[in-house]
Amino acid sequence: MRVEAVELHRVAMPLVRPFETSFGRQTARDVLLVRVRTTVGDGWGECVAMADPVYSSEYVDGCEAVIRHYLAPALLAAGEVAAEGIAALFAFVVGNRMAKAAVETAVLDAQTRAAGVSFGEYFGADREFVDCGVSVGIAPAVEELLAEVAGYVDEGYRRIKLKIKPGWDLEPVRAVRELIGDTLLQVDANTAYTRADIEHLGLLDEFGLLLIEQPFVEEDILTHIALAEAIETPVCLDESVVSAELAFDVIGRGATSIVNIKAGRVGGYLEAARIHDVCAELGVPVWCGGMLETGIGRAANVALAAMENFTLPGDTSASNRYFAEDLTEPFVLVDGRLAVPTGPGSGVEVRADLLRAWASRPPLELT
Ligand SMILES: CC(=O)N[C@@H](Cc1ccc2ccccc2c1)C(=O)O
Ligand SMILES: [Mg+2]
Repeated sequence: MRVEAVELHRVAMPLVRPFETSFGRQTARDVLLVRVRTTVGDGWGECVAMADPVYSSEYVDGCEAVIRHYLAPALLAAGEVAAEGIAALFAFVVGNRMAKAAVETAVLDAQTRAAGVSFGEYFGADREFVDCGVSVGIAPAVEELLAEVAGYVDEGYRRIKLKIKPGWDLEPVRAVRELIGDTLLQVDANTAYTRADIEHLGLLDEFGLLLIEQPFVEEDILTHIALAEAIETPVCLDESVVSAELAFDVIGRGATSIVNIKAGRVGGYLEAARIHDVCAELGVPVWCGGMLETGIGRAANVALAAMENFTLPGDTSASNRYFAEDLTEPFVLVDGRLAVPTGPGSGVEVRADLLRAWASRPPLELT
């Protein structure tokens, strides 16, 4: 197929409640969506980058610039393309994986829709429903945290993940563990700790956590190795794992024994599937991370999370965890699970009325 146009859409979506992490407090998503118009039909991809470069070095305005000035021109000039060749086509651009992922996903969506193949079929899903966990932000006080967690447990979430940072860790984790009994529980520090905190983090061992996610900065593999050797709780990496190559490296060096896979962080769903395969080979369980995606990205994540080695509940929460109304039909939690879409491509349709109503500026059409 040939790509005849690339459209960049920006949508402002308020969050149903503030989401606070060690790197800041979010109250809305500034979402960049990519639509490719091809000779076989349209396809959509969602860019997971945040408004500011505080989770990783990418941010939404930067991603839009990279797509506009580098990726879209390369795609439009390429003639015949296939999703499997997009990573190579974009290799001349270093990094910028979230920008690349959004465009590759749009091409994959157009290609699989035209072929009548769902993402789940394309990835080799082995189930029709995926177990869902939920990520809970830092709260003003433990009481508010417990009320939010109780609500998620009532909704049926199969795993609770708490954001932690220095000064907000042992006390909230202890309180939540007491509240939820033996419901699965894990924590995510988003790089907020340092080597000096290793002994302190060892105190989390008493709470029987599934894992501790990315306690140190992305590049500091040695300290993750030191922590893994010092504590019982398994170490899980998120920000550090940006490719299958790196997954292989950090696992081999003992820095992580569980991996959070996010297609946007690693350059797309094809690389995400390769990381799944590397981890399966090495006997390392994986789970699907989240970047507060709309239903467009959520649909693709749920299909990815249905691959065999995704054996832990992911952050593929229901649409209403983040949005009062979603850009697609909402993903609704049933018995702690989300259904894997079965339609061609991502299996979801973008609601054109809301796309127009929530647009923060007119779409940019590149031809
Ligand atoms: C569900 C979850 O915890 N996600 C990220 C952190 C995160 C937090 C806030 C975000 C706001 C806008 C876009 C992406 C974001 C990602 C994580 O696992 O580390
Ligand atoms: Mg994380």
